[in-house]
Amino acid sequence: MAIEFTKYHGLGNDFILIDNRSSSTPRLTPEQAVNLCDRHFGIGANGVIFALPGTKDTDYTMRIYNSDGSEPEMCGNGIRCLAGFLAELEGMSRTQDRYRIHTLAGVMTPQLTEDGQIRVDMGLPHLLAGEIPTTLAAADAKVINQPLEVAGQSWDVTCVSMGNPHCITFVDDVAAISLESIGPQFEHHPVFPQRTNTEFIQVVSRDYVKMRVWERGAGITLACGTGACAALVAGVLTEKCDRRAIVELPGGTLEIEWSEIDQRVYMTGPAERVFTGKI
Ligand SMILES: N[C@@H](CCC[C@H](N)C(=O)O)C(=O)O
Repeated sequence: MAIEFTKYHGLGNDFILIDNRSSSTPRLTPEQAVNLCDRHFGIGANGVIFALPGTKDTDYTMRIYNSDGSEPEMCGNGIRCLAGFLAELEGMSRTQDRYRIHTLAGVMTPQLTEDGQIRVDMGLPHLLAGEIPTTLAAADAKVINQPLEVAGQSWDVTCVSMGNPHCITFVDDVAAISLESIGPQFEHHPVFPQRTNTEFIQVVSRDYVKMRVWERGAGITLACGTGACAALVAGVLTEKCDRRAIVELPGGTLEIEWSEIDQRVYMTGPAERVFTGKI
């Protein structure tokens, strides 16, 4: 059976989008997703995203498989790509359209803006160790600047969940971090029972930071939307950042705000269609 797909990227974080509106079950298995994400033998992507029918008063449901076949709760760059894909499927002009998307991390609301960007209400960050989850502190305590031993070195880490787990470390120079070797050791550290995404942050000023990321289930990526949101929250918790900042990633920049008014996190950035095809 032929399945049509569209390739999108958000700052180089790239996804295969599948129109799954006729069924509540993803049209591909995790194993098939792994094969399609392979950059040599498949299409090549950081993940596969399915646009499924909405549930519980939402317009659509988003499901996603990482390139290793695992299923994360949420994906920030992915939900912007999904919003662009849905606007395309519905034949709408890409301005002011807002979608309520059901995800495993709750309801998220991307909105297409007049300048072609997509602003997403990413919901509330979760800060308690039990919610992240991590055993680095008691379940009802926050993990802010806690020492964690990785690769024979002690790192001061701050943990934030944006529906999916993030472990953030502030460093003097992100370029000096050996992500390939250290990333997997954070991801699989026993203090993270559901593994973790890992972000290294260099604070340039209170409203501008540089970030590199090792993603759970995908490895090094050019950008991570939930990671950028978690990094800004960690920057505020550690008093290094203002509530609104630009996060510079290898693939480009995102604008992130942790609202003082409703305590929700808002992410603004692009989503670009690359090509379409048939599997
Ligand atoms: N790249 C994404 C995050 C995708 C999920 C992540 N790898 C996980 O397993 O939690 C983003 O832009 O947020």
